[in-house]
Amino acid sequence: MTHFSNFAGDNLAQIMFEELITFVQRWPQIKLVYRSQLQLADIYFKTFPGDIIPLWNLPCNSLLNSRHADIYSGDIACQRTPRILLVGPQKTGSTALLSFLVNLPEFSTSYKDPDSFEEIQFFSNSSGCLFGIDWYQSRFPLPTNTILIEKSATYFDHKMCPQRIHTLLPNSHIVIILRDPVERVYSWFQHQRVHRNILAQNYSFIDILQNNFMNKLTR
Ligand SMILES: Nc1ncnc2c1ncn2[C@@H]1O[C@H](COP(=O)(O)OS(=O)(=O)O)[C@@H](OP(=O)(O)O)[C@H]1O
Repeated sequence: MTHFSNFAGDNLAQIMFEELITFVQRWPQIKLVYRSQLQLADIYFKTFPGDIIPLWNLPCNSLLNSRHADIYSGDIACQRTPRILLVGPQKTGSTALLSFLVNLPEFSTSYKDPDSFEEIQFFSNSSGCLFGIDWYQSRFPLPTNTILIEKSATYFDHKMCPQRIHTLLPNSHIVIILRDPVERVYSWFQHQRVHRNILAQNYSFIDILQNNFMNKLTR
């Protein structure tokens, strides 16, 4: 409760604490102990390990209360987020589609990420999520009249992506490209060879298929 931002001065935290103190006063056998913030965090995340990776949201996403947007930091524009997500899957021509689109004046995309080649992969990378929303937004140019696109082909099959994307970018458009699965899987095999995957280097494509190694080529 205490780490929730008290959006729009709604007194919720204050009421909560008053009720809590009243409750404790009525039960004197309850032993009160002091724990520092770090100790509390430790207890909390041991109890709720699923909360370690934050689920990012933007106050401006709230349609219920426009005051949330009004009190949000002016340093970060809510519009500095993509409206279109090219989520892959990998080896379907997503790089080509992105380059076609950003050649048009209506679109722009994220800055190149030196750590992950050309993709941000924010939603499919738990440590990426820990960088935070400020980091994610800083990967995009400041809002202009262009429509922002992010392409991360790893979003397609990551189990947390739908929830993470829906929470942060509920109004975004998701683009999925389909390709003949056999051609795609061969392209993926070649991709893994280039990236020096040991199986892909030591076995032929046919061997990989016959020995059911394909799932070992995926990350
Ligand atoms: N216009 C168009 N139409 C159809 N296919 C195309 C097109 N442009 C690129 N490609 C082929 O797409 C493959 C690369 O896909 P991705 O860019 O999505 O790869 S990645 O996941 O981002 O690494 C890669 O496939 P392979 O050549 O079979 O490996 C590209 O040749």
